[in-house]
Amino acid sequence: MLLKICGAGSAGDVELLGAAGADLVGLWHGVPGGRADLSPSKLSALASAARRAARPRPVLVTFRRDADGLREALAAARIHWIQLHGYQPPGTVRALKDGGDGDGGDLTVVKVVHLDGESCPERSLIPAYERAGTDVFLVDAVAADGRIGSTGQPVDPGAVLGLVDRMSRPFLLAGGVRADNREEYRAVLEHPLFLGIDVDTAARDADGRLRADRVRAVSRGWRPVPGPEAGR
Ligand SMILES: O=C(O)c1ccccc1N[C@@H]1O[C@H](COP(=O)(O)O)[C@@H](O)[C@H]1O
Repeated sequence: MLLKICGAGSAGDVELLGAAGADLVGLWHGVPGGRADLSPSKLSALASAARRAARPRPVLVTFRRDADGLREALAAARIHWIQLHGYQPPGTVRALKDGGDGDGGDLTVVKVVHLDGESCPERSLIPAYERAGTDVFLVDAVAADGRIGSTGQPVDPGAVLGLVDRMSRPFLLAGGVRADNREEYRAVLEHPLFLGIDVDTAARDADGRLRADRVRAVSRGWRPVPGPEAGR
């Protein structure tokens, strides 16, 4: 099971996340007004920090939809994963995967689909996102005021299952994932396409700083140590 933590703002954050067990780190770029939106040079610096440590692998997280600009940002920072967290159309996925120079096969595209209660605006587009080359879906919540990203708001497990049953690609679960709420999602975890979790709010303290103890708690909560029977 993969553990992704979103929103590193410094090389120290990246190192802390690697040491605490995160597999992937979200680096914000093209998130207007975001508290940790990174300039191109900062994005490159944090991606380098992640490469030096071998883990976590950097993921560019963005609301942007201009594939040319995004490809430039990815190439400059040497990042091979991108999370399209806004309402980008399937055409953005296709343009990224096709790539200007045919290197899209090297890029893992994560497309976020949003759950507003039971309803998902991208639901009917899932086959089109797959045809466009989406590698991984990410199911996240929409806040009551329409905000997306870092809502801290849990998604309904039944609504998640209803959505992922339409998919043939793996998916990550997000939206208010905490150290103590794995049991509520048991059926989601058991889905054959379940790939892992993506966390922001529960990894931070009251001042919004990423905290190693919180990341470790989420990791322990969602990746329990197998009992003596496991593997027999
Ligand atoms: O974390 C953010 O501020 C953010 C900004 C822009 C796009 C995505 C963002 N985070 C994503 O939010 C969800 C989880 O949030 P939470 O655990 O419910 O707070 C996750 O997919 C992050 O990648």
